Amino acid sequence: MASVTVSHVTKSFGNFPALSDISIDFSDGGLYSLLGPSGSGKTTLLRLIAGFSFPNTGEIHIGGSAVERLPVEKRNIGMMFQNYALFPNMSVYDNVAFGLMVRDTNKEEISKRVGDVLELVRLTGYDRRKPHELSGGQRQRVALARAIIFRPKVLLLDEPLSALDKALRLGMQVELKRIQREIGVTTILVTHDQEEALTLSDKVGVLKDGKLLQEGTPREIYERPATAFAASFLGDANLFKGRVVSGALELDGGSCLRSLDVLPEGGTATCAVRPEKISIVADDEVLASDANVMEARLDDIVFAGNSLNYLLHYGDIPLQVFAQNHEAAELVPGQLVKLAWYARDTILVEA
Ligand SMILES: Nc1ncnc2c1ncn2[C@@H]1O[C@H](COP(=O)(O)OP(=O)(O)OP(=O)(O)O)[C@@H](O)[C@H]1O
Repeated sequence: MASVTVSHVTKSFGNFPALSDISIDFSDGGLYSLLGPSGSGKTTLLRLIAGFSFPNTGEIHIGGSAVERLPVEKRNIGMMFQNYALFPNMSVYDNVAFGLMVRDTNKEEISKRVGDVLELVRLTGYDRRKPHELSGGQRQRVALARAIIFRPKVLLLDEPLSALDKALRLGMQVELKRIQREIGVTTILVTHDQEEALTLSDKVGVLKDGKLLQEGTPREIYERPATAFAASFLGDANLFKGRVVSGALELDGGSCLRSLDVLPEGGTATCAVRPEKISIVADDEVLASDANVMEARLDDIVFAGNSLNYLLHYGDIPLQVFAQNHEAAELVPGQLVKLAWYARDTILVEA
């Protein structure tokens, strides 16, 4: 186990800055997700940590030692990528043992370590099978066993579950978290799947255009997104842009929104409100004294199984409201509805 520290790292390809001045502490034994849209620099950062390429400037420390000029094989890192390739003609046992065999580890030691790691990934008894005799999730677990059999100090995972279908992916997320906790290895996960980042991580870093926009626990980023981008990328968000008048956000159309955040007086500001924080209320419903209230036009109701998603608009601002399925009100598209939410759920973000 070891912490990984990236300090002021930049990486350019020609004139193109793929990473600009990135500093992140990946704490010892934690699971940190790098989240961001395609091209934001996630894989580039992972490759620098692994040692597949070197930064232009900045430092990378693993367990306190500078590694940014060390080759891959000197860094003691386990890796699992989306296109993990198992050797198709080799058994599960040989696939997992391969790395130890080429390092001349003795047979008894190999047998013990393979047995232990197969037990950890719940594949005891599968050692004689070939990859084509396994399910997708089982193959993924063999790949994971192969990545951790060296007892690496750090585990790097690049979109490890994206090839799996949804049900399998959810199951593997739980497995991955359990295994990661059990061996306590510092893990860095690259994903563009926000749900995966929220469920799995101790900490999330949001990247965009090669810059680290925000980092924090999943809850911190979800509840307190710093930017409109982070609010929309991690979860769904309603964004209100308006003028700040007497501490409230005045929208085109007349509604005034209150927030517990200090809005910049006299200027414009943008606030985000999560769709599940908004309720559709009856005209005579008694509301908190600082509630925000607005009338919006209902465009559509989308049935999503356990929830109902109301699509609305206020002026030209598109809005979403998520409600539990049992709360279904008798509403029809085209009608005006009254929305209400707490001032505390109106979060000031950078536009
Ligand atoms: N070897 C390279 N040569 C030139 N440009 C590169 C190279 N590798 C990456 N890039 C560019 O750097 C940027 C960041 O790429 P990177 O693969 O890190 O993004 P990413 O966030 O992992 O994206 P994705 O989610 O699509 O994998 C992209 O614009 C990409 O085109």
